[in-house]
Amino acid sequence: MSLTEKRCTACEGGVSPMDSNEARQYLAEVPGWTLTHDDTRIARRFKTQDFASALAFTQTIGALAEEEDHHPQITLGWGFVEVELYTHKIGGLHQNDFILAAKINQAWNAAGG
Ligand SMILES: C[C@H](O)[C@H](O)[C@H]1CNC2=NC(N)=NC(=O)C2=N1
Repeated sequence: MSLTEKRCTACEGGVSPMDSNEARQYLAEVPGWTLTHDDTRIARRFKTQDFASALAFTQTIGALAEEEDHHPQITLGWGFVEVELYTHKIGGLHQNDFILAAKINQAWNAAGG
C-alpha cells in the first residue's frame, strides 16, 4: 500500500523513533524531502509564484494535518513554504511523518507544483 493510502495512527510515545536506515528507505517514497537534524526530521522547501500562493498551499497543508491529526512546523515567506516534520512525542521520525509528507507531495503535484 502506498503511503498516500495510509492514515496517520495515534502515536502517544513509548515507541522508539525510526533509525537512519529505515528513514532512508521511507525517503525514497517522498521525492524532494531530505533528512535533517541528525536524521530525526524530514523537510522540504516548496517554491511558489508569490506570497498568496504560498499562503494558499500552507492552508492546504494545514487541512491535511488536521485530517491526519499530525502537524508539521511551517515557515512561510514570499515565494516559498518550508515544511518540517517529526513526531514530537518520540523526539524523532515515525511512519506518520512520511504519510503526511506523501500527502503533502500529492497535494502539491495535484496543484501543478
Ligand atoms: C493525540 C495526537 O496524536 C497527538 O497530540 C499528536 C498531534 N499532532 C502531532 N504532530 C506531530 N508532528 N507530532 C506529534 O507528536 C503529534 N501529536
